[in-house]
Amino acid sequence: MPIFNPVDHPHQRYNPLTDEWVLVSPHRAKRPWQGQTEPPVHKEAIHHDPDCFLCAGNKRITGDINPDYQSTYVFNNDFAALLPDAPKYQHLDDPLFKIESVQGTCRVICFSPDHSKTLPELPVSSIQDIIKTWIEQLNELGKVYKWVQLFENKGAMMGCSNPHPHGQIWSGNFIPNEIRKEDTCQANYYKKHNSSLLMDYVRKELQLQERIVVETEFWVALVPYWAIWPFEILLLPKTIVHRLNELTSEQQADLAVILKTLTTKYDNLFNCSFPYSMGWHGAPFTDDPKEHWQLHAHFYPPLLRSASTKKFLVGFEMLAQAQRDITAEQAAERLRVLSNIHYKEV
Ligand SMILES: O=C1CCN([C@@H]2O[C@H](COP(=O)(O)O)[C@@H](O)[C@H]2O)C(=O)N1
Ligand SMILES: [Zn+2]
Repeated sequence: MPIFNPVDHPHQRYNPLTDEWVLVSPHRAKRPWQGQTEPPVHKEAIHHDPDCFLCAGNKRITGDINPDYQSTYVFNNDFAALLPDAPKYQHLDDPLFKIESVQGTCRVICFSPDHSKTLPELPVSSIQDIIKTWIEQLNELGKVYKWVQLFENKGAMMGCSNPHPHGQIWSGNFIPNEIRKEDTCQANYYKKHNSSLLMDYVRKELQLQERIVVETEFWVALVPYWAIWPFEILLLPKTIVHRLNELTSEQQADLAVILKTLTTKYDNLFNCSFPYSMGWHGAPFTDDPKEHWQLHAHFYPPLLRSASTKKFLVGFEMLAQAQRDITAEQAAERLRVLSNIHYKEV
C-alpha cells in the first residue's frame, strides 16, 4: 500500500471559516494539465453604448437619467431584492414554519463610465475610486443595517445582465447564512486560541508559501487550503482589520494594486475575461464584539480548464459535499506564474 500524499490520493480538507469539509480527488487531475487558452478575442471596444442602462448620461429602464459621471456612480437598484419600507412581520413560534419580514436597500455601483472595460483593464486610480465608493457605501448603509454585502458578478456566465463594469450592494436588517457561519467559527476560534483565525491562517500561509498567488506590502491573495472552486481566491490583509472602512489610505492604495494584479492573472489564465462572483466579508454592524472578525474578500470563479469549461456544483456536491480535482496548490501555481500584464496589452 503506497504512503498517502495529497498530490495523488483522495482526501478531504476542513474549512475552519464555515466548519465544512471539501473532498479533493487529485488523482483525477493527472491528465496533462494544459489549460486550453482561447485565441484572444479582440472585439472592438465600445466605450459608450447608447442602449446601456448603466452608461453615463443614458436613461435607465425607469426613465431615470444617469448623470454624466466621470468615475464611479451609485444608484438604488430599480429591481431591488430588498426594500427599505417593507411591512414588518415575525412568526417564530412554530419551529417548522419560521418566518420573518426583512428590510434592506440594494444598490448598483458603476465602476467606470467606460462601457468596454472590466476591473483588470481599469487603471489603478480607477480601482482606488471603486474602493473609496465601497467604503462610503459601507459607512452610510452600516449606520442603517446589520449587514452590507459588497459584491461583483463578473461575466455573462455569472448571470450578469449587463457587460458594463459594475458591482452591487445588498444591505439588510438580518445576518445572512454565510456571515453567521463565519461569525460563529471566528468567534469560537478566538475564544479557544485568543487570536484571530484568519490572522493565524495568513501568517502560516506566508511561511508555507504553497498557495500564495499575489503578495503586496499590505495584502495577500491565495488559493485557500480548503478551496472549492478550481481557482477560488481568498484576499486578506496582513494585519488585523475588522471592516473595509478601517483601512488606512496606504492599505487602500495597495488594495487597488493587488486587485488589478489578481484580476489580470485571472484573465491571463485562459486569455478571456475571467468570470467570477466576488465579495467582501467583515464584522457585521451589530453591537456584538468584533475583535474575532478579520476582513477578507472571496473570489468564486466557475471556470475549470478553459474559457468555456465550467465546474458544476451538482450531484454529490449538492447532496453530500463539495468536491474538486486539481488541488489548491496546483491552482495557485497556475495563477502565480502568469504575467501581471493583461493579455490585451501584449
Ligand atoms: O435600468 C436598470 C437596469 C438594470 N438595473 C439593475 O442593474 C443590475 C445589473 O447587475 P447584474 O447584471 O449583475 O444583475 C441588476 O441587478 C438590475 O436590477 C437597474 O437597477 N436599472
Ligand atoms: Zn455601459
